[in-house]
Amino acid sequence: MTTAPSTTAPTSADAGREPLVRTRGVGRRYGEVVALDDVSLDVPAGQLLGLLGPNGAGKSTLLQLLCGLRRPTSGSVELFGRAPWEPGARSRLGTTPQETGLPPTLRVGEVVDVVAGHFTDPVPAGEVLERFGLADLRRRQTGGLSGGQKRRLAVALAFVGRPDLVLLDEPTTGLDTGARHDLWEAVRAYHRSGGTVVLTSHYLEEVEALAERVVVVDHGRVLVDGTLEEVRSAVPARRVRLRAATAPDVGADRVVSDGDRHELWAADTDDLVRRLVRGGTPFRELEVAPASLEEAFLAVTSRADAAEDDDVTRTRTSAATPVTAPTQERYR
Ligand SMILES: Nc1ncnc2c1ncn2[C@@H]1O[C@H](COP(=O)(O)OP(=O)(O)OP(=O)(O)O)[C@@H](O)[C@H]1O
Repeated sequence: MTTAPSTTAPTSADAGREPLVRTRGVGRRYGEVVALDDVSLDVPAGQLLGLLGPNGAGKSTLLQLLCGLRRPTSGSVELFGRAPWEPGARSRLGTTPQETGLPPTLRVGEVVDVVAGHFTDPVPAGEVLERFGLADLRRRQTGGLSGGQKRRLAVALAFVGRPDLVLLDEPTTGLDTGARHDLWEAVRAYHRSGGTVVLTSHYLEEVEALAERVVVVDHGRVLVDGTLEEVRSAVPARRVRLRAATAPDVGADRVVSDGDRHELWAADTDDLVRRLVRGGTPFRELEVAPASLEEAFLAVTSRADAAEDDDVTRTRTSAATPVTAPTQERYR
């Protein structure tokens, strides 16, 4: 599986104009649990958006609202400019929920045909199966597939109807490294052909590899909404790695040592390196690097937790202060 055939290109005449998804102040409660709280988000055509957040952050709930499986308890949700629970709004949508059940006695090819039967111009079954590395399994009953093969099929089904937008909830969970990379390539190919993607993931490297926009949610609220670079900059410090007999004392903000390996954190690493050289401490294997997405993610979500702990009287509706202001304007 390499590139998506041109037949996968979205047919939407309004691509690039209206957002395909729009939420305004959307909230969803399950009894006392506030799963989503005041989320406003636009997803324009052609964007590949990664939704990140710890367990229970509200990611799946958001996707369920977007595809009309659940209704919001406050605020509004639009899919292609309509209410997502209207069947017509979903004709240009493909989804893979976090958990999918496949009819165990149907063959892989039959499942694809059943899904294709719901669309006027589906991608031919052979093409979909080829793209997701399932061509050899076409005649296998789904009950006999491995967990990873089932997951690949579940994700493939989202693309059968030639959708303009796909919502993928943890698409690569349970896949081995090779299968994960193949699936990334299929998603990238769809995106290159003009498709719009919203995916959730616990794999930060997945979001780093795929997404052009990252939205971090926690406790049902958007904490950061921006490019990968903007999310990384939520951690202002940069890091210098080196090897030396002892950690050099050059006034770093934070030093993490493991044997002769040391990590020195500072806002101005150029200045830190100058001090290091002037200090004359012997060192080797010097590396300067920005914070990784993982470090930014942990910093942002733990800051939100600390904000909650600081104020026990605060209610969920005013929980986490965004670390950077949401930047929907940029994506209109
Ligand atoms: N049907 C439900 N009934 C009650 N509470 C629910 C229901 N669905 C979700 N929740 C709660 O809503 C919150 C958000 O859950 P959600 O599944 O949206 O999070 P998530 O970010 O997708 O988590 P994960 O990464 O673990 O899949 C959690 O506290 C969860 O327990």
